[in-house]
Amino acid sequence: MSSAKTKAQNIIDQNGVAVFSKSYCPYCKATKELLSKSGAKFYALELDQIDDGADIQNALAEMTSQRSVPNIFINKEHIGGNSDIQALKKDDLKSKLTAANAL
Ligand SMILES: N[C@@H](CCC(=O)N[C@@H](CS)C(=O)NCC(=O)O)C(=O)O
Repeated sequence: MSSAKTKAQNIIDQNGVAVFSKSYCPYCKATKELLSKSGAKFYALELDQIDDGADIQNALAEMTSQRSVPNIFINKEHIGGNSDIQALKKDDLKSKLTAANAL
């Protein structure tokens, strides 16, 4: 496995909620606001602020067929992007967050 892939996978495995993000991205901001409003603990990695951000984004594209950010995982499950997490019913999001020990 490439080191970027290993790094991405470790972040997914070690965090109940992992958000691969970019600091200037409005969709990422909306996702982080939704999670914060839901009272969830989450780990956000700002790919534009780290040297290997582009490599990690490429690794995520290979792993999930999704290149855009935010790229969201809850309890190691790939949720998708901001539109996907916003589309979850409130109760569904809550049960995923509970199962991930994020609430
Ligand atoms: N439909 C996507 C839109 C996400 C999106 O367009 N993100 C932009 C950044 S704001 C992106 O990933 N652009 C390509 C890039 O940054 O490499 C979602 O809801 O997450």
